[in-house]
Amino acid sequence: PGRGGASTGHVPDEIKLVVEKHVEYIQTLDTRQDELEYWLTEHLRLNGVYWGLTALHLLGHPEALPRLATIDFVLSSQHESGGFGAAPGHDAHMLYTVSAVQILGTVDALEELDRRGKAGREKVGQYIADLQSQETGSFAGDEWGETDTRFLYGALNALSLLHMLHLVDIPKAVTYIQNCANFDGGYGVSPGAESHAGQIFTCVGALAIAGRLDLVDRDRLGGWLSERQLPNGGLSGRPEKLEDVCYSWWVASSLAMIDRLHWIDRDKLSQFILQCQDSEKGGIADRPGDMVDVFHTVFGLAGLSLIGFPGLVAVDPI
Ligand SMILES: COc1ccc(S(=O)(=O)N2Cc3cc(C#N)ccc3N(Cc3cncn3C)C[C@H]2Cc2ccccc2)cc1
Ligand SMILES: [Zn+2]
Repeated sequence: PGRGGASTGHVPDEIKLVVEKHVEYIQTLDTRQDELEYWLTEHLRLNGVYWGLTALHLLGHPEALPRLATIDFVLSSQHESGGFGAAPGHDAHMLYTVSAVQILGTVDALEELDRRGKAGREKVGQYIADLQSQETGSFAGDEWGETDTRFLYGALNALSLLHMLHLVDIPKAVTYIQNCANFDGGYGVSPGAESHAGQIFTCVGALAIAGRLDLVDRDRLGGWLSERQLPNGGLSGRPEKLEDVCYSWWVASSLAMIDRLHWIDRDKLSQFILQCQDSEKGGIADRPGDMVDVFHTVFGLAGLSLIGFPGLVAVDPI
């Protein structure tokens, strides 16, 4: 597709990715203990560390976070059960256990669990496996039993990083995902729920890890996902919803997993994401002009990396 203004030949001046500013933004996140926001987000601290660390790796600056302090923080959030809480003293939950495994895997420190964790790798795998429901095949977030395909995907992601997928019933999990499939080719949070890009990512990612992408109707799902792109180049999560940078990842990675990424306009998507970055202080927001945060920064960068934006480290769509 043309780069706009074809008639006058005027190419809008390209917005640059301010790599160094994004690195600084991530590095200062942990130092803002004087701000109320820092404490209000303690309940997702371990997720935040994963998002920040991944953003730095995508930017080609893995050394920008102190490796040993990061490992120590992760280990300090572990319980004897093998599970991890969002921060020291918080209850263990699937979401933070997955982030802990992803962080330790990213910095090649999974064996630290066996050396000085409150529980070794085997016990972490068992904590995750014990959250699978025997009758439905889906996964709960913790002992209180709430299920969500986010937990199913996270379980398969973390267990594959631990090489422990044999601990769970994969066929039963696949059957659960199939029960969440809708006639539009998408997937919802539970059987009968409407298709949503975030849930589609979790279901397609889980099927990919299970080696069962043959169950996906690629053209029908690819059609639904490509319709998420709006005139401004951004992607939305559902029909009639507004564009949001984090959907750059949920939609684009799902398209990449089913080999339909070329069904969206990647130039327009990258321009949209660049319009959402704060070029003074660094960071990326959900929409142009909004407050930046670490979540939209990592998923904006991951989306750019996926569509081949120059200068970013490659990312695995799964
Ligand atoms: C600022 O209010 C919030 C609201 C919710 C949450 S959350 O439940 O922890 N979570 C993660 C999240 C983190 C940040 C950051 N930093 C910002 C938002 C955001 N959302 C909310 C959001 C993003 N796009 C639009 N919306 C409304 C997703 C949500 C759920 C989610 C978690 C993990 C993976 C995927 C999705 C955190 C902050
Ligand atoms: Zn968002």
